[in-house]
Amino acid sequence: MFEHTKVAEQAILVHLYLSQDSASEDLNELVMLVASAGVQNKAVITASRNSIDAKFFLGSGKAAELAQAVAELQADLIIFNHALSPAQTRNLERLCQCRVIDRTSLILDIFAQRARSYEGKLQVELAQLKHLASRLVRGWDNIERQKGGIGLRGPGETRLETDRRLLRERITVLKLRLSKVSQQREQGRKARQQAEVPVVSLVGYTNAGKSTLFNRLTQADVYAADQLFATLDPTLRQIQLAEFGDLVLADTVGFIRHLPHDLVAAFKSTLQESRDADLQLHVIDCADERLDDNIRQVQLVLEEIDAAEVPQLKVFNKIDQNQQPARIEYNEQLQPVAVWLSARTGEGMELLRQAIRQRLSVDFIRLTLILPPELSVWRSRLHQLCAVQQEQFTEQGEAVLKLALHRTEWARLLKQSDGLLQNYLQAAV
Ligand SMILES: Nc1nc2c(ncn2[C@@H]2O[C@H](COP(=O)(O)OP(=O)(O)OP(=O)(O)O)[C@@H](O)[C@H]2O)c(=O)[nH]1
Ligand SMILES: [Mg+2]
Repeated sequence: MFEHTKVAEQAILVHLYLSQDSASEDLNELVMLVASAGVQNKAVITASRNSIDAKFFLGSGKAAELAQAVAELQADLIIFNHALSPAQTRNLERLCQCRVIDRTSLILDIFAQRARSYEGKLQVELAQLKHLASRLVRGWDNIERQKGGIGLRGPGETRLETDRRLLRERITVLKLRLSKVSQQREQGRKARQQAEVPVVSLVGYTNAGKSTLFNRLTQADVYAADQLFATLDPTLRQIQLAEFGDLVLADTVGFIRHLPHDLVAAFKSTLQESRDADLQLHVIDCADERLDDNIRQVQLVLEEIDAAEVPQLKVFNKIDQNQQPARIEYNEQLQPVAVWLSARTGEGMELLRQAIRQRLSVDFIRLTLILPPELSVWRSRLHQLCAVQQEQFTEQGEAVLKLALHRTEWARLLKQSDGLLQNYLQAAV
């Protein structure tokens, strides 16, 4: 659907050190993003400022310097490592006679290049259109736009941006299609739950090594690369874990700090696998100097998609890079909470399998509930959750339900019923 431009675009990167900006963007990360988008980095211009200039974001002196650099280096594109207002974008484009995009457009473009599945493409297009809708006032003319290129792939080619009404209609269509696809996804998910196969999902910062680990565990051949957002579409595989049995492993899109909000929303259904997983493997690049912040950023996104409650096992990956020993860390209840390993060399993989086994066996519980007819609401609720393995009725009309469900799910039900369900548990034999 998206043509890659033949000749790499030549870009000038702009990064500002803002003194009172606590969440300053990382310049290295921008450089990685640019490379991942297939754009050539011609020069990096940085500046320190106390405040943002209303007209150009940069001061006017720096802006002139930027315009000069564009002319000298014959750049086709300026990429700001910040969010620009539509007016700032327009002013910079006029001054530099060159297209200007921000970090969000760049990320969206990488997503557009990577999306393979129908659902992924719909999600990216939706996010792009929403981003576009917020900046319809921009002044760069459509001739440039038709040529395509970074920040312009996808909806840019259809010139939808010229008409707000069309844009809205398209957004409605996309949302409708997406909801259909997510219904299908939901059915697949239900079927998996019914089959009682626990789902283990891989989450983590982009480039942490999720796909490499996925491949190790499944002996599959999922695209892993030293690129940001190498994976976009979720991939599911069923694997066998010795002494445990089947489980489904899900590889997912990586997270990044300041992930555009619309994008998070657009990917909510894809990330559903993470939310409904029985266990999350939070993969962390332990050789990354920003490891603590990366962990925090992932946690923030997990909260945003309501997946922060899922039991989590931290996987500190890439120990080959800083010569750490492979090991497991346990909490006070002797549950494994973290594993140090290298997905590349395979060191520590057996420890991970052991930890997953332990966590899943502890977190997955089986109960028998004997419910009187007047509590049939809870019976249907349990059916809805696909937690019922077997059902029989006594002569008194009580339903004897054999349940298999996740510990947190059970805890949630108990809370919702104000502890009522506890009274109907069959005493353990
Ligand atoms: N040294 C080392 N490199 C690793 C290890 N695991 C993964 N890598 C490298 O890290 C890079 C990113 O790996 P991926 O598996 O694509 O990472 P990801 O988390 O799936 O990334 P995205 O899909 O982009 O979010 C690749 O170059 C891998 O070869 C490891 O244990 N040690
Ligand atoms: Mg990946």
